[in-house]
Parts: sequence; structure tokens; C-alpha cells
Amino acid sequence: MDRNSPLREIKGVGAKTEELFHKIGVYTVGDILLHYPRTYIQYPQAKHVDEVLDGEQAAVLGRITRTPVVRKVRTMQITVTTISEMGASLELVWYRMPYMKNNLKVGSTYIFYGKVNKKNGRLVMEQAAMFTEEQYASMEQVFLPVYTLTNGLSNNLVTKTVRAALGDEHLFMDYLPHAIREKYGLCEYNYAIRQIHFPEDMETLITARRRLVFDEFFLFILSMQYQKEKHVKEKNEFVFAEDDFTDELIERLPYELTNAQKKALADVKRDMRSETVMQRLIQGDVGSGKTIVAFLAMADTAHNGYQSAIMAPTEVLARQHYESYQSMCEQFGLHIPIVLLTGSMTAKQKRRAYEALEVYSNAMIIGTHALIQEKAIYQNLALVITDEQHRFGVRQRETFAGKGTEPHVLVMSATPIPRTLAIIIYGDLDISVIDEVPAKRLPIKNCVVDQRYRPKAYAFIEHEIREGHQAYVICPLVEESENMEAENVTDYAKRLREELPEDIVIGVLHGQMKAEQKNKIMDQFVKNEIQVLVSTTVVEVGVNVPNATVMMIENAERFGLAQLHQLRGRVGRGDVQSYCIMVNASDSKNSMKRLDILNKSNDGFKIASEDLKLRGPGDFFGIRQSGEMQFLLADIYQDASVLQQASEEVQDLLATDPELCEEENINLQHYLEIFFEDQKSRLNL
Ligand SMILES: Nc1ncnc2c1ncn2[C@@H]1O[C@H](COP(=O)(O)OP(=O)(O)OP(=O)(O)O)[C@@H](O)[C@H]1O
Repeated sequence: MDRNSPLREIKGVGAKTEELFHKIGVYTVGDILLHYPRTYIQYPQAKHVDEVLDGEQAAVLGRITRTPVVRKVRTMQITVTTISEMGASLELVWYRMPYMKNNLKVGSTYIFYGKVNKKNGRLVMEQAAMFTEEQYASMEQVFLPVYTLTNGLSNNLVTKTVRAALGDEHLFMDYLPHAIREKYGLCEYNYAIRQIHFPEDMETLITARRRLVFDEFFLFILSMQYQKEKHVKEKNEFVFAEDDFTDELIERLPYELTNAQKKALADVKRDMRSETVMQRLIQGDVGSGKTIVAFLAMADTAHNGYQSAIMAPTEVLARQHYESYQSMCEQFGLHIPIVLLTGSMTAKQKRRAYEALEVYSNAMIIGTHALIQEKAIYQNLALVITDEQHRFGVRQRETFAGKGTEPHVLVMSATPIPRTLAIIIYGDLDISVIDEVPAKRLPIKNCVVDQRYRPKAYAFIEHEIREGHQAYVICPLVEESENMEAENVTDYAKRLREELPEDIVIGVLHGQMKAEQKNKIMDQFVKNEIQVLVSTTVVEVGVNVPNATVMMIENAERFGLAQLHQLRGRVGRGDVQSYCIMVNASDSKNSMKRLDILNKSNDGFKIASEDLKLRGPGDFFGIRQSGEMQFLLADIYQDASVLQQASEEVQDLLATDPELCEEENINLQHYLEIFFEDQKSRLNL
């Protein structure tokens, strides 16, 4: 077994389990090792029945006083029993687990662990884990991993699979040169990976995390730079005319470009006319208007007789770009061929797209990952625009580049990173920042509310719809889950149907829908045939429907601040007032404080830095930063100093051993190859 082996080589993993793991993006032995726990739980000291409080996650010691029964409610079997002590009692309920009945012996004492809720005046614990007193004694104080799951894949099963994988010693060769480990007091890889899954205590967990965070940054920076030609910018083989073409287009835009947009475009145009090929990042907060800059750069390229391509992270976004490019070309009276190429297109449609790539040597090409598949053969490809999400696929650029003469590269990002960090992370790119929003934009009005506010929120949504606007409602889940108590789009949309007048059309959107279905729903929303879109976070990245003025986020406490900021960025994209309603279902003070940061600011940079202050170093059980810049454990803000160290070490290493062929670096070189392979397979290259 090696890190690239399929999961089924792990003992106990059959075809069915493997399929479930695929659903959460875990395909190989290496993937499961990197499927780090989302958080950890520590079993609390067991309480007596009379001490239990409503709403708490508790371990309760009690004697079974009622013969367990299994009831049937429609198709669901429900097992019920009661534990009592000193006149107090607690009802225990298990859904779809009829076999529990055989484990429960009247008169015996057990410890039950789970969430306690008051229902019809009685305290009830649902889906409790059950232990003998002896078993529980050995569990107390241990950190238990809590993994990201999917329906059918239990935490137990993931835990067991991870344990089995950890059993194979030779998966854990330490690739980090000894001297670096020594210098920063980093623990061994073997130890780190075991402790991150099953930490002995807080201290070992922190030690393990420190090592793995260092690794993530180190490998990321190294993989970017460990390319021999890296420091030599390729010669620019394309000829771009000095003319007023883009200025004329800008004149005809229905709005004035911001100075920051003008400056970014000028940077791009200058680069494309310079001696070497462009490698540039455009960084700009959500809604700052990066798309028009991309469009103008592509139009400039077409005008000079070359092809250009923009790769979007999702199918929905690719289509959205395609449509907006078409309408812009129409508006400008430009006759530039526009080609769409995405994974969900039929074989026939794809074939037509490939043909178009061959025929139109100045086409603007828009697509998803399908753009870098073998069959896509370009002519004259002079400009490639990617989203920052793709930066982790280091070889992708090579793949694109391999499709013709080395093209100009433009990367777009909405992640607010301070310049010093950006220089490290995007070491090989020049940076343009769009730090201004269009002049007429009104700042979004925010509020954080609890669930009791819903009727008012619905009335408000109705009011906005009557004004001709639209709304998003975001829920964390697709459907009801046994593992998480949070709103799901399927049930929510049904409930919302009861709340809103019939003439208001409600649509549902989530990641498990087929691409075709998703496109259809998005299309209807764009055309205002759907007024309320109940969706998961699939709308998070880049969706642009300026007519939508309300963003209501259920279980806002469950999202990272960066993600909430991205979601909120879906409104406030036009000139009318927009609103963001964050529904906080938690009564924890910490969630309130976090959400308050968003409530008070609409500025991505400010949010990131406030969030960091609030979390403080070492606080890594909280919700991790999510958004585009996704590391597994590392957090570019919180771990900024480690990022700096890793960057310095990479520079030193490559200065002394650029090929990584000295003995102490051989393991590293080997691991880097695996890392590349892994990236490649993840991206289906
Ligand atoms: N200078 C401007 N003045 C007015 N509106 C603008 C200007 N620039 C862009 N817009 C409009 O603002 C909206 C958001 O722009 P765009 O989609 O480019 O944002 P973005 O930077 O890509 O954001 P995100 O990161 O959220 O995708 C669009 O509807 C666009 O037409």
C-alpha cells in the first residue's frame, strides 16, 4: 500500500464504503491520511440524571427503568427507553436503530452520551452513544476526532478507516530535511499525522498541528518554485498593437470604470506588450468588478488576432461568463467568436466546441476544467485567465502552456490577503489590486438575528420582491442529516412555500443536482423567473445577479467569516440598496462576536484581520477560514509567521540544492512528485 493506492486496499474498506468516501473527495490512502478531523470532542465527566440541563451535550449515568420498546412511525423504527435516578428521569430515543433494544437491559446502569433537549416538557436524549461505566472511564479526557461526513458514512467508520491506514508504518517517510525540523523544533511526520487524528492531549495536538501547518506552506511554496524555468520569464512571442481599442470600448460602457480597474487593465495591457510573458494576479474584493477587466483583456487579445481562455471554478460560473461576454460583445458590436466548453456538455456540443477552437484563431474561450483536457487544442492561445482556486494545480498552467506557445497568464482572486503575504504566496506573480468599489454602490445593510425573526424576514423579502427584486436564502445542508442539526434546502424550501404568497416562485439549488438542472435553475433566477433561490453555498463563488437585493443566511454561525463575506457579496452588486440577514441559531457568545464583525463591516480585509484578532493564536478548533485560499489546516492569517519561515526555508533550500538531489533532500523530491501527481489526479488532468 502506498499513498496513491485506492482506498479499498485498506483493511475493512469494501466497494460500498469506498463509494461513500468518494462523495467527500477521499479516493486514495493519502487522501484519508489528509482527511483531518474537523474538530475534536472530549467526553465530559458523567453526570447524574437530576443534574442534566436542557440543550447540553452531556454524559449521563443512569439505571434503565423502563422496558425498551421499538415503535414504528411510518417506515421509521424508533427505540425508546428511560433512565431514572433520584426521582429524575431522562428519555432515550434512537431512530432507525432497532438493534439498540437488545443492548438495553432493564435494571442495568450505563452512561449515555448525546445532546439533551426538552420535548413536550420532558428531557430527551436522541441517538445517544452508550457505554458501560468501565468503558467510559477509559474514554474520559481522550480527544476524539470528528470528521466531515456524508449520509451513510458515520464518524465511527471514518475513525476506523483512518486507524487502519495509520497501521501501515511505511506510509510515513519523513520528507522534511532534518536540519529544518531541528531548526524549528518540528516533530516527526509520523508522530504528527497520528496525533492530528488521535491526539493524546492538547499539547500533542498543538505540536502535531505546528508541524503539519509548516509542511502545508513549505510544500505549497516549494511546488510553486521547484520548476527549473521558474525564475526565467518566457519571452513574449505575441505582438500586440498600440492602439485605442480598449479605450473605445470603455467609453461605451454603461458605467465609469473605477481608477483601480483602469490601473489593473493598464498593467495587463502593458504586460502583454512587454518583452516577457505576463504572470499577474488581480486581487479585488467581492463585487469590485474583476470580470470587466478580464473581458477587456480578452477582447484586446482577440482584437490582436489571438485566442484567449478563461477557466471558471464552476459550471454555473462559466455559463454566466459566457452569457455576459455574449451580451457585452453584442452591446459593443464586436464580432468575436465566443466558445463555451464545459464538462456537462454533450459529446456533440463538445465536438463543435473543439472544431471552433481550430477554426477561430481569435476566439474568446470560456469554460471549466474541460478547457485543459487533451482534446482541447488551441490555435494561437495568447492569454489564459484562471481563478485563484486553480492555483493549487501547479501543473495546470504548464498544461495550458503546453497547448501552444507560452501564453500570458492572469490569475484572479477575491481573497483579501495583505500584500506581504501575497508576495510569498504568489511569489511568481506580479500583483494588481482593485481596492475600490464602483462609485454608486450603496453599502449593504446587515443584521444578525435569531430564528424568531424569520416571519419579519419573510415579510421583508416579500416587500423587496414586490419592488421587483430577488432574494437568496442559504442553508448549510442539502437534506436532513443525522450528523448535523442545521437547516437544509429541501425542507426549508417546502416550509418557505407555506410562508410566501403563491405567485412568488421559489427555486432550489445545491451541489448534488445535475449540472443541467443547476444551469436551468440559475438561468431562471437570472431572468427573474425565480424570485427566491433557496441554495447551499454553491452560489458562493462569483455568481452575479445584480437584481438580487436580499441575502438571508440560515445557521450563519456554521460558516467561516470569509465564506459569509463571499455569500454576502452576491448582493449589493447593482446600484440599489441591498440587505444581508444572518440568522444565528446558536446562543454562544463567540458566534455572536464573530457575526458582529460582519455586521459592522463590508470590507474583506478588515473582516479577515478582525477575525484573526478574535480567534487568537492557537484557536484552531473554530471554523476555519474558507473561501478560495484553502489549506487543510494552515490559515494564512493566523499562521502568517510560519508562512514566512516556510518561505525562507524554501529559498535557502533551492539556493543550495535547486534539483533537490542531495541525499538529505531525496525524500523531499520524491514526496513532491507524489504531491504533483496527487494534484493532477484531483484535477483530472
Ligand atoms: N466600475 C463599475 N461601475 C458600476 N458597476 C460595475 C463596475 N464594474 C463592474 N460593475 C458591475 O458590478 C458587478 C460585479 O462585478 P464583477 O462580477 O466583475 O465582480 P467580481 O469582482 O468578479 O466579484 P466576485 O469576486 O464577487 O465575483 C457586475 O454586475 C458588474 O457589471
